[in-house]
Amino acid sequence: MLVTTLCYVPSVHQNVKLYARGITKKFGRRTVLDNVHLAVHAGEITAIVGANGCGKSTMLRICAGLTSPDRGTVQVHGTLGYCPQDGGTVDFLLPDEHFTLIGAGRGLSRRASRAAGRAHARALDWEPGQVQARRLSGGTRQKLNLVMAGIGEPDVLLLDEPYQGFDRGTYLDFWDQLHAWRDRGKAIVVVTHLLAQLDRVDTVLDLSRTTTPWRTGHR
Ligand SMILES: Nc1ncnc2c1ncn2[C@@H]1O[C@H](COP(=O)(O)OP(=O)(O)OP(=O)(O)O)[C@@H](O)[C@H]1O
Repeated sequence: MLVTTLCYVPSVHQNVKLYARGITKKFGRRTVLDNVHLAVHAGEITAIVGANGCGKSTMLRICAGLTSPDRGTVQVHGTLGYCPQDGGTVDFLLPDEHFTLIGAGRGLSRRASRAAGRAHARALDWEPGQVQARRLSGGTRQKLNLVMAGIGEPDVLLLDEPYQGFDRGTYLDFWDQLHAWRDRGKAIVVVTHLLAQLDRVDTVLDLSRTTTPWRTGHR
């Protein structure tokens, strides 16, 4: 999990919180992303979909500032929370200590960080206890990752298949949480393989087929 503020820019269009333009990325001789565009507004959920290896995680990492594109620019208007596909937790820290660590980066007190983390955890039907991250189940570790991404109410949330290992109930809680964030004006990008869920999002970027998002007509 990473929480960072990339750059503050004048918004390119009204309410655009994340604007990635002309993103091109090669690994060796292979072009993984070729002139990809993505604009996500406040109060909008975009799904990035596509076949294994088509560049979904790479696109998200570029948007998070963790990988440099060969060409193109990313503008983030506000603060950003990132939930990686895996990793992101610290083995010997308790959930509360993770919340405090992330909260400190957001300027929150220890108490406020813990309260925010616990409130997000409850929304996923999870009561964090005094258990080190290495002892949590895979699904619970992923809950911890997701909770950390939301601490401090970032304006932009980048979520890379964040529901892996969730049971059905938590999976439904996860979508409720996403919609609650959307209703609070957050711009959300979620990488997903579950095409059946696309009616829950506003725009879709299918990296197997196109370099620009299309609108689902959901709203
Ligand atoms: N750091 C790297 N060095 C070399 N190749 C990389 C690197 N990161 C990713 N790749 C390659 O780039 C391609 C896209 O990887 P990426 O993880 O973005 O795909 P993805 O669409 O998220 O895949 P999946 O659906 O399996 O999660 C893959 O072929 C991968 O092997």
